[in-house]
Amino acid sequence: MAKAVLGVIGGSGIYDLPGLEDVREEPTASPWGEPSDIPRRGRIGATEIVFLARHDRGHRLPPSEINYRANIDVMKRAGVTDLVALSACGSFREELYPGLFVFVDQFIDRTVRRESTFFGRGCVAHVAFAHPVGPRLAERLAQAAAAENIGHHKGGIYVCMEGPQFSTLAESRAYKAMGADVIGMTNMPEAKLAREAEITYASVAMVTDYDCWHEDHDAVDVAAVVRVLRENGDRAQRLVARLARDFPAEHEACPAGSDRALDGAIITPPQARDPLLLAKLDAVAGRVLNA
Ligand SMILES: CSC[C@H]1O[C@H](OP(=O)(O)O)[C@H](O)[C@@H]1O
Ligand SMILES: Nc1ncnc2[nH]cnc12
Repeated sequence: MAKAVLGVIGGSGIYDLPGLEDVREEPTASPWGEPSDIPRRGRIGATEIVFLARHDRGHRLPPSEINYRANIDVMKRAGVTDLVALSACGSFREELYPGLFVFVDQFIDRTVRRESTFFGRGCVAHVAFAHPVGPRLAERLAQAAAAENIGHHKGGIYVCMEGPQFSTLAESRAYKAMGADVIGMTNMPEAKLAREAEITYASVAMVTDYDCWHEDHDAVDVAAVVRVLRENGDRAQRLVARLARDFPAEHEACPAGSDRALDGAIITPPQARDPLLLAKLDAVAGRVLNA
């Protein structure tokens, strides 16, 4: 198995990882364009960590303008095997209160204008995605949260909306009726692309608000969201530090097959593949294309 490298994508309110030691910036070119920020490599204990600020350091990028492909590609080039996504979210359940961390295990993709695959004309691939989160990585997160006394909930459905506007009341009620537990704007296509790149993915959905379905709460207000986010930030940092301290040196095989997702997934036969696309796929699909 490969050496484990932990990737961390920081969402709203999380633009650096204060516990990271020996930090160095690693500008990385990607054939998929500009990543959100320069990846920062460091370590916590013996675990190597690569951190990327999803919205850039000054929160310059709205959810729809994040280059998710470049972000995942640079993580892959950095050797990341396991990726933790830190994300703010609204809640559809009374018991999932602001401040709680939800280790979601399912997604509903409601995004409409994002590039959501590395593959396409000249190299077609269909990866399995029934289980989008690495169960072992999610369990390690839950153990780290328990060890740090961080209120958390295991499992949940995250609906990803396009944004940047928050939901209407009708949409909020519809998502709740659909069975969604939390809502955000960024985990899709991030999780899909991580799967295509054979990186094990887990999301920490940090509840900041009750969206707008809840009769006792007003419409979502970004200032209030940011206040809760600041409080969540310290907990997120402790969570990652504990996860890293207890992380295995070697990547653990993913029971959901995320680290072998491309086995048998590429349908286009070698002679029909487009060399230009293959060149762009050198990092994400290198394991199978160079086999
Ligand atoms: C600042 S509230 C809305 C914003 O926050 C979340 O971002 P992230 O997932 O990167 O933490 C949400 O998805 C929206 O993009
Ligand atoms: N209610 C909400 N809807 C979508 N994204 C969010 N991020 C934080 N709160 C949110």
